[in-house]
Amino acid sequence: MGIRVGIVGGTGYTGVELLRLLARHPEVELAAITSRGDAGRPVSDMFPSLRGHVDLAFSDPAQAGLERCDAVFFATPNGIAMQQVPALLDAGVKVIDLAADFRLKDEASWEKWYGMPHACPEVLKGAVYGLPEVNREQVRSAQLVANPGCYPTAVQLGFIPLIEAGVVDRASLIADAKSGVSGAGRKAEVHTLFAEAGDNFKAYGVPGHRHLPEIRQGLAAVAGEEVGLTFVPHLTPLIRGIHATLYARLTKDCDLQALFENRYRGERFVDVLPAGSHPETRSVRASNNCRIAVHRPQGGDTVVVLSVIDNLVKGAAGQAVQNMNLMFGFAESCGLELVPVLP
Ligand SMILES: NC(=O)C1=CN([C@@H]2O[C@H](COP(=O)(O)OP(=O)(O)OC[C@H]3O[C@@H](n4cnc5c(N)ncnc54)[C@H](OP(=O)(O)O)[C@@H]3O)[C@@H](O)[C@H]2O)C=CC1
Ligand SMILES: CC(=O)N[C@@H](CCC(=O)OP(=O)(O)O)C(=O)O
Repeated sequence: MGIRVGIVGGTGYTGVELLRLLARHPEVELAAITSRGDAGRPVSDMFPSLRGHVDLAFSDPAQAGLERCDAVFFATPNGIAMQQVPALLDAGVKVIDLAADFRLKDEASWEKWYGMPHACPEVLKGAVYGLPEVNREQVRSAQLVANPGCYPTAVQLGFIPLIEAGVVDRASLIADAKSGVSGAGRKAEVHTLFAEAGDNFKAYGVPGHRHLPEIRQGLAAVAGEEVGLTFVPHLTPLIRGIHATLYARLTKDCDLQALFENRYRGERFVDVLPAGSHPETRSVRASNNCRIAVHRPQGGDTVVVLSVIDNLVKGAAGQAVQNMNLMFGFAESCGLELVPVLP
């Protein structure tokens, strides 16, 4: 018998990815998986990939008995978890929110970027931003973890060694990032239809994407001062994967390869590739890895960092399980020793 785990939003892409990971987790007993529209339907009926692994049916969120769980994951759209989390915290439940409800520390900023008032601003202060490579010790003792966004995970992991070492101009960072369509979720939206997104490539959110304040907040915490960032996301005809190409102006000469290798030595889920490498999204597909390469083209003063993750794993469900492992004192990689899928 492991810890009792509930998932709110089990019919979405991050929900089914959580199920894939937790079904094989030796310390977890799946207790409740919610859906409003499909309550009563066997999970494996909707997701045949889980036949023989998950034998529960979806339950209605109001009747799921979430307050009797040890841990609850919210894999719901932004603005849902904040309505239910205070009651779960009062009941002693540990919560990991895959949405953005608790990521931004500043209530006014959250309201500006997410376009709704925050339902429990008093809870924001106590939430820990769950990027274990930065906040591991705080995550261990947290009752509420805000799981980072997918782009913010790839971008922050790529910039952090440079920012921490103070070797780049922090006022002029550039992140050019591409995501597969599963990043937009499973709900029907025209721009993610096969005939719209297939054989097509486009930028979006250039005037300001809601991940901009999240990345700036995370990098500023590491830098100890505000950072200047231009962030341009793109939609690519991939199913899974984020590729972030990051640019920064070098202000101090240093061995960039050694800097990255030293920063991530011992980090199970961040792999610094040999000098001259070009990481591919398929090298992390279905795994919790972030693979990074650092370049200094032509020996000039521009550093280029390439960072790839699977948006549904290190960018969402895998990182959420990594955080759960830390919160409950399990081995950090428990249930996450996943070999990427090729081709
Ligand atoms: N996709 C990705 O790569 C990433 C997603 N995220 C974040 O994770 C969260 C989930 O994303 P994703 O799985 O893609 O989204 P989906 O749209 O695929 O799934 C959303 C889920 O939430 C449930 N849901 C919707 N409204 C409510 C509600 N009012 N109450 C309870 N449940 C509700 C839906 O189930 P039902 O309608 O059956 O109740 C569904 O299971 C989002 O906040 C997203 O921003 C974070 C990082 C990466
Ligand atoms: C390709 C695509 O549409 N990606 C989503 C971001 C992924 C995500 O879900 O981010 P949050 O967790 O912060 O909501 C977008 O740009 O809105």
